[in-house]
Amino acid sequence: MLRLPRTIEWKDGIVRLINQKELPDRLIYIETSDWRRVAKAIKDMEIRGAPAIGVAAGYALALFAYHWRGESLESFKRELFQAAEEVKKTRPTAVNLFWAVERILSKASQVSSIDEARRSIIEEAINIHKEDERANRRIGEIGAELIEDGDTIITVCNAGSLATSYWGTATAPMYVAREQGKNIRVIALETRPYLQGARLTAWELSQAGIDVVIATDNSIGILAMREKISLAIVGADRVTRIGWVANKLGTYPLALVSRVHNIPFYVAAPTSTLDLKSKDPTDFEIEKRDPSEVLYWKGTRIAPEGVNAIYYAFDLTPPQLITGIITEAGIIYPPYEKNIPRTLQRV
Ligand SMILES: CSC[C@H]1O[C@H](OP(=O)(O)O)[C@H](O)[C@@H]1O
Repeated sequence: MLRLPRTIEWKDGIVRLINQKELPDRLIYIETSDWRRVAKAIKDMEIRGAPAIGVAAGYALALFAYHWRGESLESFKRELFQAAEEVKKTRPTAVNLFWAVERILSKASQVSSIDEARRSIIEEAINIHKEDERANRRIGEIGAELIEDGDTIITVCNAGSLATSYWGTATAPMYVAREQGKNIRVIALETRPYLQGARLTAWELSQAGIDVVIATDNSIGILAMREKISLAIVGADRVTRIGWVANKLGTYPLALVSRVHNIPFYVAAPTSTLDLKSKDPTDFEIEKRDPSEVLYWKGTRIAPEGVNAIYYAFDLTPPQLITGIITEAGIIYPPYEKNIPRTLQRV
């Protein structure tokens, strides 16, 4: 039975989320009634991971609605729209954030009173949260069928429970395989500079009693040669309708090495991460973050003074390197342009 802390929770106008920048040293929470504080947590990566970002965005607007004190529905809707614009500016690549905001705004456009708006927005934010957890569990059950007892699985970044409402996407098949009694070993690439793999994936898998080892991002070549890796499972921040995958730095090199060494390379993502409005990787923004996040670690500069850094926070993997996309609706295999169901088109 998986017993991990909940990434984010809503209770009576308060949002409580794990501050992931403090893991693995400390499990501490941010509790707030202020929607702007949740937006800041997304921007500063105190909460991160495409599905978790979508849930947090929904709850940010639910906090706005819960605590708004005004008279006119018109001003409520105008100020809600302004808050939504601020939430959308926090990070550009995870499509879940934009889809969650649009779902909330769509609900708000259908109401005729402030009380109805408040109720409907909070209910929709909770629905987004519950749907994500259900989807991840299904991804786990479907993905676990790809895993055999004794397998070694490699993953990059944290597409774990911490990146979602619960279970994770890439980690969900690992947790379900473990539930089924399969003994697995997971190689978690550390994922510089934020270290989602070394700090977060290693933490949650070890908490769950799964054998996990950390490896440096630049060791994937020798790992593929020497470690008998059974399969690779990674997450995604956005999947276009022809199967281009935006995910954390290191995903593309891992896909290339996996192809050369005949290691099946799966992307695990809920259908809420499929962005059918985008076709090519030029159709959306790849986040570039502050170079100081590369140049410093916990306040210590690791590069010479005067030397700058380039920091793309994601990379892009072409569809031809992807064995299959594990979703809650089943595994989608290439050719993705034909096999990604149009019925999954998001608002
Ligand atoms: C389950 S998707 C998680 C996805 O999000 C991560 O990015 P970040 O930590 O910058 O939010 C990474 O791309 C993961 O694969």
